[in-house]
Amino acid sequence: DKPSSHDRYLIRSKRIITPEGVIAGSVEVKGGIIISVAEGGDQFSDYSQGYILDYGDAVVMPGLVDIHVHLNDPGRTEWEDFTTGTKAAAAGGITTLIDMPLNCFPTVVSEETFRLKLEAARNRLHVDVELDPVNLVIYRFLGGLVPENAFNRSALESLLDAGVLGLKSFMCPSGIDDFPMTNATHIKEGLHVLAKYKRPLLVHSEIALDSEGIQIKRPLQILDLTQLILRLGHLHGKEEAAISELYKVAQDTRVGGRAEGAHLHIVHLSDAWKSLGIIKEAKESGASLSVETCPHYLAFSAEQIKDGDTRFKCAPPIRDEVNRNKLRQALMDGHIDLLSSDHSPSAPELKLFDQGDFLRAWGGISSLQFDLPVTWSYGKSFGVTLNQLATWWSERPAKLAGQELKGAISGGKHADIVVWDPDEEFELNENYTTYLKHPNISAYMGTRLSGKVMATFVRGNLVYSDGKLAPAACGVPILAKQ
Ligand SMILES: NC(=O)N[C@H]1NC(=O)NC1=O
Ligand SMILES: [Zn+2]
Ligand SMILES: [Zn+2]
Repeated sequence: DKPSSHDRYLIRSKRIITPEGVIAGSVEVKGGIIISVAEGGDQFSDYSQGYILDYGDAVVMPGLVDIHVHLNDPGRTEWEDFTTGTKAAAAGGITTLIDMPLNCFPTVVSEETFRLKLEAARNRLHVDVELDPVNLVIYRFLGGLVPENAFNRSALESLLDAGVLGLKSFMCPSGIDDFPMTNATHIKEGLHVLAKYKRPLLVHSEIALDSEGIQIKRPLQILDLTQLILRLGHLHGKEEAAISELYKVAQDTRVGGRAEGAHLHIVHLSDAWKSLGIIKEAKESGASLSVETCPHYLAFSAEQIKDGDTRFKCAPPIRDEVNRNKLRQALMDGHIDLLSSDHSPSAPELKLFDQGDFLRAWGGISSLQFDLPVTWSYGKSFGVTLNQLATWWSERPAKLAGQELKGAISGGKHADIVVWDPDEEFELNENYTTYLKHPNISAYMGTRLSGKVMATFVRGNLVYSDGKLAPAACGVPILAKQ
């Protein structure tokens, strides 16, 4: 009796976020698809084709498409796994998540290792795809571009043929032994293969610089470790150097270029100084390029981080307040295309809370379930609108991932919808129901947020409502179309 993909129903609200703007009206869903979006309500006054769900003045928005999530399954399920990650996503209004090829073991760098990933997903989700499961969240996957496969076209092709929707690579050590870093030449080759598939390459754009390397070692005696990391946070060179290199390889993606059809996406930009200018220039040069940032770079500044609070350790680092404000402005000015979480949890022990050791602690921010309230809570202070949320969190990531049926509330799209109350405030404390495996490692714990998710629909199925998940917590692994 819960709305499901078999049903026909109306979702009504005074605030429906559509590509054309905010409307008061109704969204009609049938067979998991949005069949119409209508302003006003008169035409439905005697709706007899189905039932009506009236959400009053709650916001009805496309579900979030989080294109940058590390679920660590298989192999490091004690960090996070498909079940906990999926539940957290559903409770957070995220209807599609794209799982990164690393932090799981083995990493997804070949067709064989991708098969292991899919098998883990199927096992842990207990989904029989033939049986029309209740879809909690739709998974998609990226494969890894590493030195070992970069010059092996047939290996990359078999990975892409197996259905990964794009590739991911690192320009610096990834922190994971079986996911080595790539240089510009590897990236060039990867883009060349991706061109045929018209799929993107997502790049962690930082290069280890000697001068900064020296600074990591030298001031240890003088400075407290946290202070040191915060200092490093002021240095923008690592991102800038990587993005300068990407500027050059991105030229291949221009019309008529060697990798025309491929797309380069810079993940988690933190530097709001020169890197932004280089990205802008690359776009103007005709390169097929986009960039994301993450809520933690918009929310936090290095000055606010308490000594030894390694929940905030991430790469690139959280920088100073001036940088944070410039980054916010760049997002508002349209120089950053979209948002993602880079949800990268670990086992709590690896955060080394007792030592507060910023140099050795695992780098990664845990945030998945809080994507929406966090972006809204901090974003509204600098003028973010509901339509911008839908653009950055749904429309553009869906497009980047090649998901043309997702990312908007409009006729013909999948009924992937989040209903939420932007005005409801809550304390994110131990009494708050979190589905993440280790909520205590999240940098957002202990904050007061606004924006409460009331209901999440995935392809017409109500998977989360009123603080409760649908009983069958599962998802569907979906592969890139051939
Ligand atoms: N391996 C991994 O997840 N690294 C992530 N963590 C982080 O803070 N930045 C990253 O790229
Ligand atoms: Zn990264
Ligand atoms: Zn990441």
